[in-house]
Amino acid sequence: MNAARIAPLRKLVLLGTGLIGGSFALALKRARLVDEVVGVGRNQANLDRAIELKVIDQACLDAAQAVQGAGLVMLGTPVGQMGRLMQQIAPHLPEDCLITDGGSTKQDVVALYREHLSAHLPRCVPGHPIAGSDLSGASAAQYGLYEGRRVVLTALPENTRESIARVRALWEACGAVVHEMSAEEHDGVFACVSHVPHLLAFSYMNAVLDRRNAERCLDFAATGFRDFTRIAGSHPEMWRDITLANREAILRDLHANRARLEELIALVEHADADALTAYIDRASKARSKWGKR
Ligand SMILES: NC(=O)C1=CN([C@@H]2O[C@H](COP(=O)(O)OP(=O)(O)OC[C@H]3O[C@@H](n4cnc5c(N)ncnc54)[C@H](O)[C@@H]3O)[C@@H](O)[C@H]2O)C=CC1
Ligand SMILES: O=C(O)C(=O)Cc1ccc(O)cc1
Repeated sequence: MNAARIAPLRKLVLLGTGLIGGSFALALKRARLVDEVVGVGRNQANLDRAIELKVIDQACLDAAQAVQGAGLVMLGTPVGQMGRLMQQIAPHLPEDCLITDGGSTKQDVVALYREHLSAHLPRCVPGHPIAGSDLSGASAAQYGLYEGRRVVLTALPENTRESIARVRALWEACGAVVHEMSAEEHDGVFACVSHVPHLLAFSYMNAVLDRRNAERCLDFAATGFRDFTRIAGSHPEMWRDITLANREAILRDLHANRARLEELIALVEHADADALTAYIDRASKARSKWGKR
């Protein structure tokens, strides 16, 4: 299915009108694949801004009311909010409505679909766009966010082929490249390349703040520090929820990282130049190679 062949959605409902949902809506509007976008939120000022920026056409504080007549519901809140929203909309969802989400963790969200939307499972297609930033809210939404970026779908065995094809086609119309994997594999991979790096950035930033001369250090910090800690500026609620949702995989990787850090401390303590070179060289070569991909 390509954009030219997908029927436009009569009504897209964003449960959570922020960076991820808002950018999805903007891209679908640009592709002329949606007639009306209704944004649900818990913060009127953010919804007002979303209307002003033409991210949404209508705002609504009541999820149950908003989903009436919807063709697609996109959950774009922190993952810790998704269960209660699913519960609220379940009795009001049109029978043919597709449901998807942009949550950064997938096993927990799959469990929530099963718990709250069991009657709708054929049309609940979990997703995760691998694109975003440390910015949040409707004013961070942008048309091209998903252009050339990956989206992972962790389809359910209950999904109809048509539902998967339709969600895939909508993401492709946003310019994304869609991959499918199991929710379990997804959570292991993203603990490694997203969740733990964010937590290490938070941790390092806190360690800097613990210093008596923190301000002085920050005054002299350069681009290496900027690159390394950019993601420490990310949204606290979102990252708390991701951490709690993917605790097991994250803990495994944090422990592995502690072992690596202890190894590094020992190399520094012993002033072991050859081993230090090998330690740095391995990482440096791998990072350079990855950067060229
Ligand atoms: N920020 C990023 O780079 C990425 C985020 N994600 C995931 O996408 C989801 C959304 O993240 P963002 O768009 O970045 O967050 P955001 O903070 O920009 O937007 C979330 C919106 O949901 C609203 N909200 C929260 N609880 C709500 C509730 N109970 N009812 C209605 N609205 C509610 C918030 O007020 C906010 O406007 C999260 O699950 C996150 O893990 C996925 C990929 C990238
Ligand atoms: O800010 C960045 O560079 C990110 O890594 C954005 C991001 C955050 C969470 C995700 O689940 C996916 C992408």
